[in-house]
Amino acid sequence: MPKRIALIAHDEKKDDLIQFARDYQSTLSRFDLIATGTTGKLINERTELEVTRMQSGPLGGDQQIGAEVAHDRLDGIIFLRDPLTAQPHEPDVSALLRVCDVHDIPISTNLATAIMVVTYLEADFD
Ligand SMILES: O=C(CO)COP(=O)(O)O
Repeated sequence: MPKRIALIAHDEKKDDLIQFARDYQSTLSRFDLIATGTTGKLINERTELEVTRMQSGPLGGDQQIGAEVAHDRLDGIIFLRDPLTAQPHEPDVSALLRVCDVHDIPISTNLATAIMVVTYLEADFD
């Protein structure tokens, strides 16, 4: 069964995430992918990858992904956060980071660790 990863990016980081998804397309294609709404739409449109879309982040998408973590249905999250812009749903963002810590699920919040997480999860295939 493929591992499952969530992809999320705040608006200022969406271009970076799309570029990452293109650069690591062959790796990411080995995973089952989910994403928040707008991020998922862009990945579906601009890469060869297929992701299952949740709600947009501000409308509850981060919480939906947090629920996947709580149900032990996610192996990792790439979440390129914008550290320079206040988000209306900041409590949801913090809750997602927290639930990942509770369940010991790797979550990367910048490109450097995004590469580490997907490389690690890929290497861990049995
Ligand atoms: O806001 C987000 C994460 O907190 C991302 O949501 P979208 O992918 O819908 O823009």
